[in-house]
Amino acid sequence: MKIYKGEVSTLPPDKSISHRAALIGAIAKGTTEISNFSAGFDNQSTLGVLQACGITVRQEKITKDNGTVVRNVVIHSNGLWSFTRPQSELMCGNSGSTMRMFAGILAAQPFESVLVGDSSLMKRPMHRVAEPLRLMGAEVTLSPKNTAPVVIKGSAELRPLRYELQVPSAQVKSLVAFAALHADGESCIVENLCSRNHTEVMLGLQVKKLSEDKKEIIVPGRTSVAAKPFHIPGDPSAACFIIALGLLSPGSEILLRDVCLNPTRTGYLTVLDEAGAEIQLENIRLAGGEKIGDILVRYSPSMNPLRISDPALVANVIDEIPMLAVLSACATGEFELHNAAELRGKESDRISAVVNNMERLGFVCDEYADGFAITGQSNTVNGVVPIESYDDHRIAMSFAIADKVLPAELEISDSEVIGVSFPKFFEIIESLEH
Ligand SMILES: O=C(O)C1=C[C@@H](OP(=O)(O)O)[C@@H](O)[C@H](O)C1
Ligand SMILES: C=C(OP(=O)(O)O)C(=O)O
Repeated sequence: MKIYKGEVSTLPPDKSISHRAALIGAIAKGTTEISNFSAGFDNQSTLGVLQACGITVRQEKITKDNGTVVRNVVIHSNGLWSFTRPQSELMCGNSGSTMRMFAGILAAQPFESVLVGDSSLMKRPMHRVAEPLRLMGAEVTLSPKNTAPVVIKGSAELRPLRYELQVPSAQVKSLVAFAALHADGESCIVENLCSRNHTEVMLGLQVKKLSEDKKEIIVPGRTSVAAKPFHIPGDPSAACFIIALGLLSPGSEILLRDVCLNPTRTGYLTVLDEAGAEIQLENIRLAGGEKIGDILVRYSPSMNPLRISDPALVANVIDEIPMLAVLSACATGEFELHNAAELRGKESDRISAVVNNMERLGFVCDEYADGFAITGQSNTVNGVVPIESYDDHRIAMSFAIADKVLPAELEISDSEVIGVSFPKFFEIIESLEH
């Protein structure tokens, strides 16, 4: 087994913040400069859809002194209602965030638009998008299975609303906020379980905390958004894969620089810390309203199995669950998850995707409607094991890490899908190999 040592200062820029910076740039009056924008396919889909809606977007690649290439994006807009009628269907690729968050802005435009995606995105739940937008006065049509194409006949006269989120989804919260910014009066979004809060932070929305988890987010209607610069920090959800590699590989020590440490994203660090992982946060600071810092991770041979069932925690770690499951099983043979039915509506059904692949590797799994348990390994599998990525970047990356630490050689199908969120995944791992 290899040792992984060194520093990573080129994590992908955060996917969630990149999407939002681009969308906010498109509704803000003036010029929005975004430094360190993500090259991931999903974020590039967002820029493509903006251009198809008539927004001026310029993207530049800058080579830094140390040879690393970063992308800066400049967006010009006249503020709310700057979108123009698209000439064709809007292709969102693999990106649920793109489809759902654009729906909020398109609902306020006085024309019809159609959002489509790749075969995975066309299967994902979209009723959650249609419901609040219909309540505000937009006409939204879905397929009979409540999936895309999402056909939106927007209205420039959207009504404000008080909307209680039915699922803890930051995408739905954001699309309602984007639509509500165009509405004729103040709206209120009620969230019972906290999801990532970048939209609130980046738009400077007022948030009233009603209890530990419950919050009201106030969105003023028809208020001009001022253009401001954004710098995108490293993606904690991408960092999770490199952290898992460091925790599982004897002798390893990795320092990840400039990672977003927003507490609505870092539940997985707390869970790992409680399980005995050696992880230290350093150089913590605030930048652009977001907490950022460096993460130092060391090989941790005596971790306890991870058990995740608190719905508030599930919402916080939703994108890290495939990696946490594989990490826990590789370290201890065990893992347990409940209250996570949302995982079935991601780029793949992430519950059955993890279970099916873990079973191929000889692990004993129990699958439930809202989770699964891994209870041990019946036999140590050697040789080549075919692993199905289900065209899902997080499944492909989770098992690519397992490939580095298990005795078997894992052959992962369609691993190029990793480019959705982490184009330099293999390059970074190679740079750490000793
Ligand atoms: O708002 C966002 O940036 C995201 C929200 C989450 O989705 P849901 O809103 O469907 O929970 C997450 O899974 C996705 O990767 C990114
Ligand atoms: C669920 C994800 O993204 P999206 O919903 O934007 O496709 C993800 O990146 O894990």
